[in-house]
Amino acid sequence: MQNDIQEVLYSQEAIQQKVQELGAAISRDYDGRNPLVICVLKGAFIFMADLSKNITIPIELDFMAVSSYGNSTRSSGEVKIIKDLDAFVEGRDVLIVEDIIDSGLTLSYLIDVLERRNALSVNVVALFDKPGRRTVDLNADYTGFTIPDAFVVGYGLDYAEKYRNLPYVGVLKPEVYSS
Ligand SMILES: O=P(O)(O)OC[C@H]1O[C@H](OP(=O)(O)OP(=O)(O)O)[C@H](O)[C@@H]1O
Ligand code: HPA
Ligand SMILES: [Mg+2]
Repeated sequence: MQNDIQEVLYSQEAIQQKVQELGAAISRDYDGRNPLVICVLKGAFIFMADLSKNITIPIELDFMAVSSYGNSTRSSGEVKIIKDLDAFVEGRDVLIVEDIIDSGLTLSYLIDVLERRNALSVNVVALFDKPGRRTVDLNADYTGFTIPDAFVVGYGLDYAEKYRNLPYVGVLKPEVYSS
C-alpha cells in the first residue's frame, strides 16, 4: 500500500497539530450550545474520531453515509444518502464534519437537507479544501488545509475504497489509476 504513494503531502504530525487547532476553535465557538456533530461517512471517519477527542465541550455525535464518487476520481454529480442520521436536527446547532471539499456537491446537498429539516444552524468543518475544483459556491466555516487540485488519499480518503487506513495524506503514483 505504501508503495503506491508517490508523495506524502501531510504527515501524521502535521494533521494532528491541525486537528488540535480545529478542536480548540470549535470548543471556543460552541461553548454552552451542545451541538450535534455529524460525521459524513465514510471519508470523515478518522477525522471525526480525532477531532471529537480535541473538542472539550459537551457534544452529541451522529453519522450519515453519502456517496457520489463510486470508484472514480470524479464526482458522479449525484449524491446518494446511504445511511441517514438517527437524531432529529430540528432546532439543533449542527456541525458537519467532512474530510474534503472538492466540487462542493456533497456538502451543498447535505446543507440543503439539514436546513429543510429546520436545523437552528448548519456549519461545516473540513480538514481539506480544494477551492480550485468547486462547481457550486460554498465554503467551510473551519478549514484545515487548503490544497491544490490533486486527488489525495489516506486518513479516511480513498481511491476505489483503498488507502483509507494510511495515517498520512498523499498522492498516488499515476500507474495506480491505470492498473
Ligand atoms: O465536494 P465533493 O466533490 O462532493 O467531494 C467530497 C466528498 O467526496 C468524498 O466522498 P465519497 O462520495 O467518495 O464517499 P466516501 O466518503 O465514502 O469516500 C469525500 O469524502 C467527500 O464527502
Ligand atoms: N480524494 C479522495 N476522495 C475524494 C477526493 C480526493 O481528492 N475528492 C473528493 N473525494
Ligand atoms: Mg470516496
